[in-house]
Amino acid sequence: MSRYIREGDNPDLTEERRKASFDTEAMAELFWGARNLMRRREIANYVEQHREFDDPQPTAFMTREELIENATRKAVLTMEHAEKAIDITRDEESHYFNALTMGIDGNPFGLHLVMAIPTIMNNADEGQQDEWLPKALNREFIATYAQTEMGHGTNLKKLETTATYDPKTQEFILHSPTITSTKWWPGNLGKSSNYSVVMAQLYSQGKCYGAHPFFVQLRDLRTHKPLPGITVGDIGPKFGINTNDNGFLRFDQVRIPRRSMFMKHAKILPDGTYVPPSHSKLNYSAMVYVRAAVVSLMASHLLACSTIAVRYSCIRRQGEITPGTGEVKVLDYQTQQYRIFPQIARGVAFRLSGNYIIQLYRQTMTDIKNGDISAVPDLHAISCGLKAVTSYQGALGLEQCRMACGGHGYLQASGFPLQYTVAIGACTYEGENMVMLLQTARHLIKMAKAIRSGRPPKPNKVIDYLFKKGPTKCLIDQTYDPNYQSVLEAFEHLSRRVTLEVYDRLVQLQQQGRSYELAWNECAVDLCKATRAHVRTFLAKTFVEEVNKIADISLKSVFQDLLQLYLFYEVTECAAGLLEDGFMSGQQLTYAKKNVYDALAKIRPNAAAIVDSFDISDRELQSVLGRRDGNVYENLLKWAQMSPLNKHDVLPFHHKYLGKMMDEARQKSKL
Ligand SMILES: CC/C=C\C/C=C\C/C=C\C/C=C/C(=O)SCCNC(=O)CCNC(=O)[C@H](O)C(C)(C)COP(=O)(O)OP(=O)(O)OC[C@H]1O[C@@H](n2cnc3c(N)ncnc32)[C@H](O)[C@@H]1OP(=O)(O)O
Ligand SMILES: Cc1cc2nc3c(=O)[nH]c(=O)nc-3n(C[C@H](O)[C@H](O)[C@H](O)COP(=O)(O)OP(=O)(O)OC[C@H]3O[C@@H](n4cnc5c(N)ncnc54)[C@H](O)[C@@H]3O)c2cc1C
Repeated sequence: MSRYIREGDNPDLTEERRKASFDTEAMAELFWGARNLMRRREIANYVEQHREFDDPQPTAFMTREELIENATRKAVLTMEHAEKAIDITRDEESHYFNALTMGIDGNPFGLHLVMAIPTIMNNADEGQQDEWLPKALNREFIATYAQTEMGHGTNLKKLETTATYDPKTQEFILHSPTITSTKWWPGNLGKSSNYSVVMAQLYSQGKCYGAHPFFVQLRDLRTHKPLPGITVGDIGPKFGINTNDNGFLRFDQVRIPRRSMFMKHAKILPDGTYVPPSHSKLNYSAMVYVRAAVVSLMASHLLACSTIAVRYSCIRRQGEITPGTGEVKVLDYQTQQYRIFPQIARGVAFRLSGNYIIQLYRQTMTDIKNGDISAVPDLHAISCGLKAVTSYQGALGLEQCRMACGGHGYLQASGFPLQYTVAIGACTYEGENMVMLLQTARHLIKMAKAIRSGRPPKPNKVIDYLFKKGPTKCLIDQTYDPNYQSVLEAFEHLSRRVTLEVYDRLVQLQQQGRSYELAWNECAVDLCKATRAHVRTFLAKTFVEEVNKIADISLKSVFQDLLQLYLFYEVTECAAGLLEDGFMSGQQLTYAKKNVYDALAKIRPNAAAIVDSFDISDRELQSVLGRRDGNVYENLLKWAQMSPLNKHDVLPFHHKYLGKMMDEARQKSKL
């Protein structure tokens, strides 16, 4: 018996695990890194030994108030146990511990950890950091990030909350002048937080300097009641993430000290003089962080959902492929593989690019601290595009996994509704996806202008290919190409072509008399296509580079199968663009499709072991269908029996309505 194969497991799943061509534990080590994997195991054991982290009942059966109370209880426990369970200086340990103890549907510290603390670290000056950071880390207060208003989320220039400086008292006056200026959406704002980063239009000496961040106390530290002039509450139930008390907030002429303004980049001097920042968007760094983090987050969702779908498809038998030979595991159907395996491949691709972008974020923040802001536009451009593409493809992928599990996939017990409703939030939060695609497109259009004017910018790994002259015809079926150079060149070609074409059209529309902005809007759909093509190229290149680094032959071969699937699946997804200008032929598309089907067949026998190697525990999956032991049916029945509706054989109001109605109908028919 091993970690992966145990007595009492579903025999169909055991059979799958036995036929893997590689060592699952070695694959898990490669995937996570040996040290991280060891720490994951230790942390998971720690949590399993502390039953107080268990939910009293499945969260699907809880009311919203019960959900929030349960999450709050576990959040406090998590903080109490953190120093014993993990090395709190290591982000990956904190994220894993938090995911195990608190799940993914939100917790009172979510925004405190993800946005408020990063804002303090990157936007507070030294004195402010000395005052706020130790208290924030020590949980002496809980803060959130209040930027979006009822009337404006995307267009930050039009935020209405004002912070007017009064030099006489050296205070800012915070005010919400209209209904639409009400802060609306911030996570944990409704009930949990007592402080917030608040974005407000800064006014001094009669002039508006645009949106700036302030650190504001919202509630009394002892009574937790809102402070005078502050109205705050929960915005109500949402599509998902209902464990989070996303909130609203209004200010009625609330005075806060001058030093409440974050002053690392821009400043207000005591007399009201404004000192501008070195780059106007440095105050947006917390948003950039979450956009970068979303890439790995979407990887986690996809890998979790494909784990559920693969395991369930191994134990679910339905129908025969060859008549008379017995019902097959539904994973044997090619259509099932085509639905699920590309999600595994995309999950792996997102994980690899997610690691890259977080490192780029960290490096850029260090550079900014040292006075070098040169990487800020590049980081912004690629993080916006990656966030938009991965959250959208992730959402589609999760839905494929759900549908691949038939009727049971529609149950809350499957775990899909939780994963899906949490994941799709990322298509909207931290910048609506279309808006983010268009931000990346701004960068691409600058590159196109440089190409057309023959003046390439300084070398940059992410966009250099735009300046290269690639092959004029697709070569994907021409040569033995273990590094998939010709597929990458096809993606580069498409990206270069759509970027230059949309640039030329922008120029042409302006020559016809349109303003730049109107021309931009007329080209917006194609601008988004340019970004998608650029992000596809980036994801694919990162995947190829990372697979090339793997030394172990048997593990590398599994990654190569996933890479083959990923690349040729993407070729089929963007085939219209590759065929449009005659770069790729119909025959080459057929070749790409064949490669997809070949890859599905190669992945099939390894699928269960591949998802095992992602090391996602039952506690994280929260899925009866995706249980490690594969014992789905008996546990579905147990799960249903926990439904609060089943506390009574006869519902208390039955006789009041249905019973009475049927009694009366029977009486009438006797008459
Ligand atoms: C571990 C954690 C994992 C996951 C998270 C889990 C849970 C968290 C869940 C939810 C939290 C959600 C939080 C939020 O949603 S907070 C609110 C987020 N709001 C937004 O994202 C608003 C979107 N809008 C914007 O960002 C900007 O307004 C927009 C980019 C659309 C335009 O900006 P603005 O109007 O201010 O500027 P412009 O004048 O148009 O542009 C000038 C120039 O500046 C460039 N720019 C814009 N933003 C940035 C930036 N952040 N960094 C660098 N550069 C930036 C822009 O591209 C222009 O450049 P150029 O083309 O050179 O002129
Ligand atoms: C789950 C969740 C959590 C959130 N958490 C927080 C939080 O903690 N703190 C916080 O401050 N905010 C938070 N938000 C708010 C979130 O950041 C905004 O909702 C988001 O930025 C989108 O802005 P919006 O709602 O104004 O959308 P809108 O801008 O109104 O979007 C509506 C439509 O208009 C389109 N559109 C808008 N502008 C343009 C444009 N320039 N070009 C093309 N199309 C455009 C969009 O693409 C979209 O299709 C959260 C939101 C959600 C859903």
